[in-house]
Amino acid sequence: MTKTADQILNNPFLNKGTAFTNEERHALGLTGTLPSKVQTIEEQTTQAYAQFQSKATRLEKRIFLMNLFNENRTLFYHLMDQHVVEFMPIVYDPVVADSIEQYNQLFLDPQNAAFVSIDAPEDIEATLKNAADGRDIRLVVVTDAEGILGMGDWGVNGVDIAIGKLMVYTAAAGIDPSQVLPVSIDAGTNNQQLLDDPLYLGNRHKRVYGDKYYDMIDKFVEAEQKLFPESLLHWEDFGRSNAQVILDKYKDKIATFNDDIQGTGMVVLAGILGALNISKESIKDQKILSFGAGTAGMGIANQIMDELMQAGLSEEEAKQHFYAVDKQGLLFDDTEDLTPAQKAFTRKRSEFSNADELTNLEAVVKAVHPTVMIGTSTQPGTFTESIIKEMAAHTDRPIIFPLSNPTKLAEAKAEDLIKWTDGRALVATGIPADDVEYKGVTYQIGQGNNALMYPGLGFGLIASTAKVLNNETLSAACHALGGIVDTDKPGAAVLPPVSKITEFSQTLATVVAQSVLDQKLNKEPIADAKQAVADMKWVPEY
Ligand SMILES: NC(=O)c1ccc[n+]([C@@H]2O[C@H](COP(=O)([O-])OP(=O)(O)OC[C@H]3O[C@@H](n4cnc5c(N)ncnc54)[C@H](O)[C@@H]3O)[C@@H](O)[C@H]2O)c1
Ligand SMILES: O=C(O)C[C@H](O)C(=O)O
Ligand SMILES: [Mn+2]
Repeated sequence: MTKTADQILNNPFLNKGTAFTNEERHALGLTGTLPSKVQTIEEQTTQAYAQFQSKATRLEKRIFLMNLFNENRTLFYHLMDQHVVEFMPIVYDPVVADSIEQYNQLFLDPQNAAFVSIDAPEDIEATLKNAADGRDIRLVVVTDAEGILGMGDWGVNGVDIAIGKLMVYTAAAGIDPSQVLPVSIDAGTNNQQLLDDPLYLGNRHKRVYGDKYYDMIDKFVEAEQKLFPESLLHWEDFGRSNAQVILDKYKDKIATFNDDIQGTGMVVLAGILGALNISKESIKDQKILSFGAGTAGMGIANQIMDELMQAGLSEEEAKQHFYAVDKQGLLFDDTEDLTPAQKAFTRKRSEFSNADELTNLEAVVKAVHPTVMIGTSTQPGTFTESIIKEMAAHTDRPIIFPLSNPTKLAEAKAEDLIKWTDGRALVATGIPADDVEYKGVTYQIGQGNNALMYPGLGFGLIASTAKVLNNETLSAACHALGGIVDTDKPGAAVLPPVSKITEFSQTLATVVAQSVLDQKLNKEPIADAKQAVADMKWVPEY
């Protein structure tokens, strides 16, 4: 069916704005609908960047970019390609957090997302179909927004994280933006501020749990697989009680992963491997303390556990390397209210003379002397000077990753960690951190954010038409970034810089695709992993 001028100019997947050539204007019925000058994409990009720079605040910059995204995807990604380090924190974490908190007030456009409602399960298939609008969807990012970053329940507002994650996929790995679908699952919200807000745009009732919720998830997965059989399904920011349950239910049946569990596990293991490259230590000699033993904390522990077992340790031996600390303090086998994931990482009270006192981080650090400390607790400032100094007194190169997002929730600032340890700490943070100058050395801080991993992981799975994602592929991906970091330079980061994200996402995607092919887990015949990844890469040009 031929589209009208209006339908073309208002479709972000088709629109080129002033860059439509005269031939295209004639052929498409656009004659006279645009000013006469035909611009190049470079001219448009320069003009758009100048406008971006004129915006005073980061939120205004974001709104400008989102408008451009809604108007013209190719131009948006052409621009982002040139400014990826500058744009990442604006379209993604941390500024995405502000847009989620203010979603109702700022609402402009549904941004081609699908809005699934628990109150209308019979509409799920139509919802996905309408939002996809005939596009060949290969990647779905879905959130129910119960655990948005560390900010808790944000109901339908959370759709912005699905959109933000997909923007990073295209910018980093090159997935065609017309082949992606962000999905909001609106299961209600327990956020009273939203329920009381007359502007709230989601279902105005408490969050639904249990059978009704899982039935709806089942219907969603069924419709998603039926409509988009070649797609990868990425789960984001589900609550602690559902995330692992959902992953376990589908992970052996379809191409799927949970970013907070697996993507985070990957980036942390890659960061630890990078840190150990610098300190020339072995992973087998590390004592790992997870502070915040939730979705991310336990995903990280499982990924490191897998690594230790590959290094030759038995499951029992590997477990001895972990100390999980949550609200209750150090988790013991008799601690109440353990989650299923936590149960695998508990300790015995008999191991400690003062077990009953190990109810806070400081006491645990004193008793355990960890060499690696990972924060996924959502509790800001909890890696205090005295805790860090205590840790650093017992290890030469403490590995410290305060990963809670957004900025206001981080367990510590990179700069403080470097100072408190006199430059010895090997640090990665959840959001981008500036270099730290300390005693004549420039310390680069790795961004321990799953955004370094999930675009390459997902792209490799899609390009190789993977049936499922298993531990072998995850492990191969964790090792793929080794060698990219210059570990001999004083102050070197433990992870590669975001400025190289497009480069290493390709490397990662190729390693992932190769692993899929090696295990014969591909749905379609594929001769060469590298070629399949290169062929799939979309380039933002008209
Ligand atoms: N950098 C990254 O790539 C990345 C990835 C995933 C999650 N995160 C961050 O990690 C944090 C947790 O995310 P999640 O998905 O695991 O959430 P979650 O709710 O599943 O886990 C948080 C855990 O912290 C625990 N906790 C709360 N208060 C605590 C306290 N005072 N002391 C100790 N533990 C406490 C909770 O009981 C829970 O088990 C968030 O801030 C999120 O942004 C970062
Ligand atoms: O979204 C991010 O920045 C990382 C992670 O998925 C999180 O939930 O914090
Ligand atoms: Mn997340």
